[in-house]
Amino acid sequence: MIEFVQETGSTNSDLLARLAGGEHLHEGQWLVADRQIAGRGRQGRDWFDGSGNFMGSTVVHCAPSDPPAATLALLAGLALYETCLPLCPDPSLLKLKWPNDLLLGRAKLAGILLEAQGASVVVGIGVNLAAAPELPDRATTALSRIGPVPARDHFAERLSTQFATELGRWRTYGLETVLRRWMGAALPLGTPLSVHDADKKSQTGQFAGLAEDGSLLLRLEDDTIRVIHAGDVMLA
Ligand SMILES: O=C(O)CCCC[C@@H]1SC[C@@H]2NC(=O)N[C@@H]21
Repeated sequence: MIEFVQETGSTNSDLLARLAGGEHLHEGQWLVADRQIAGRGRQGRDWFDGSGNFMGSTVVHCAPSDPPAATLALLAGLALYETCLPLCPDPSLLKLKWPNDLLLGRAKLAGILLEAQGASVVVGIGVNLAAAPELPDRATTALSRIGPVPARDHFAERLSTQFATELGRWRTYGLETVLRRWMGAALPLGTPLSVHDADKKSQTGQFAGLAEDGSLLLRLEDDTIRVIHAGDVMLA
């Protein structure tokens, strides 16, 4: 079920507030906004609310038997990738970048924000369907730059269906299958990356795949492999 609203602060904040207020949110329920006046991205950044873009959130209630909650970002990335694929004249341009981004070429097309409340995780997704912001520190793009602007409501239906499919696979087949499929949609191995951790320290290296738990593997200059559990990753 998708609930569409014209304007809100942030669809993630709304679902977190509903959970905090004791409301039971069903998995498969989505909140999608035309405008977000306080949309949030990762690392405390703002999220651009371009008219015609997709901005929506859903909830996953994690069970002890589920794979680690953080890997919902990889599952959401796959759902995004599969939904955007038919909209790209050149699908080879579409690539997942760890942990939460979908790129078109070298520019960011979509992002994912996970926010937990107890065992429930709100998964927020923003996709530049119609418009992309000009940002000083990273390249961004929109699907409208490579084809007709996708209809937001139809996109929302397709994404929610694909997300439900990926969630079922995550639970049924486990993380290994998700990781294998994610790697099939990811930037090529050896892609130069720079990683900024929570203390804003940065290190550069090459993309060397994913660890068993979904962490990033970064090959450093001396050929050692560093396991990155969290951070902001940019193309170097
Ligand atoms: O790449 C990122 O930094 C994550 C962006 C997540 C944006 C979406 S838009 C819908 C939901 N509501 C928010 O406030 N943020 C997420």
